[in-house]
Amino acid sequence: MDARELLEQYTPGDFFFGTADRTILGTGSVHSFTDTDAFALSDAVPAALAESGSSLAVGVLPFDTAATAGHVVVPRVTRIAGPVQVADRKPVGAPVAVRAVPEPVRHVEAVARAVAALQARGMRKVVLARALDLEFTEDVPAEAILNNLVKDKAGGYTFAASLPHGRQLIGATPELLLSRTGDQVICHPHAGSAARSADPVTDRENGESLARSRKDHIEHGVLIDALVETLRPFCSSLDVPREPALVSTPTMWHLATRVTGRLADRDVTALHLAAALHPTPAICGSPTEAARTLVGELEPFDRGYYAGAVGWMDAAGDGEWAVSIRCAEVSERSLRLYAGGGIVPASDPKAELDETSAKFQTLLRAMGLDLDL
Ligand SMILES: C=C(O[C@H]1C=CC=C(C(=O)O)[C@@H]1O)C(=O)O
Repeated sequence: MDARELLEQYTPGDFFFGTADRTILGTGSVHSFTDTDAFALSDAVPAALAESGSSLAVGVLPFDTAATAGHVVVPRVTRIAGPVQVADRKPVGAPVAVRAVPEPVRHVEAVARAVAALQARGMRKVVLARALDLEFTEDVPAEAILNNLVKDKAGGYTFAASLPHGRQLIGATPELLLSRTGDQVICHPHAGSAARSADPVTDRENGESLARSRKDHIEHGVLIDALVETLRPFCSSLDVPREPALVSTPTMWHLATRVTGRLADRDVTALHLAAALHPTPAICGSPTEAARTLVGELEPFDRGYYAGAVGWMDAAGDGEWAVSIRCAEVSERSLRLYAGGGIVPASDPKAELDETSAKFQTLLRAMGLDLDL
């Protein structure tokens, strides 16, 4: 099966997951699980796969797994092909209304309050997000946006997943929460960011200054400490590079560390590991509970499935779960985009606003939009 055909056959309600290795299209559903206990979802999948004879279960975890249900489906038909590429962009109409939630100036204030709270509460990091609501006169063309994310090679993991109540989550994230292949586990946590630039000299400087930035290395270190602490009990060996690498998407530079390990117990599935690792300080903070509380105090919206996880698992327990960032929730004629950034005591509120504006570009480019944020 040609990977491009899978992309062309995607319609809202399907599950699409495109990576450097493979393209997955899941259509229909023979089993569907919705649960606020992510471990229970993981436990339900093997029996459902065995009963249906299907190859994969696919789905999404929300940011707040206790408040919003994770959603895992065994598709009626799952088709898998090699990596997908497309030659042409598809048109996406312009929105009739754009609203920032909160107003940019309020996000700057929230970041300043977050910095003060980190110090007052003895916390190391919190990730604060903001949203953009776009309204259209017709149904949002999810197929076209997905096509354009693939065309742009916008992130390593391009996805579209159906959510409860007929909504879709669409995006392209660079960040792998975890993959499991046999007893090998890979995580690719990202934290520390700078915007790309159309000017090659500025672009290189932006990357180089991120690679040298003390504040960004601290932000990254908090993430690696927490991830390794959670992962270590599951592994007989773990390889953690001492320094992060500078990586990029078409719109962002990041610091990222590729962590690899061997599972001590092969019965631990990919979705179980995803449930254990989520939420990492790439999207929540440290300590986790204090950060989740602070996010609830400072963000004027529910994150839904932004800053959760999206991916698949097979009957052997292998799978791949990406962090659901650089994404939007689509509902009929409206679309909500999200972007967040890690705040540490040394963060500058205005720079954090600019960072979220840069992160919105993944989706905005795919929609052909040049908005003044
Ligand atoms: C939370 C987001 O990005 C995370 C991933 C990479 C770099 C990040 C940062 O530098 O703040 C964030 O931790 C987002 O894109 O909404």
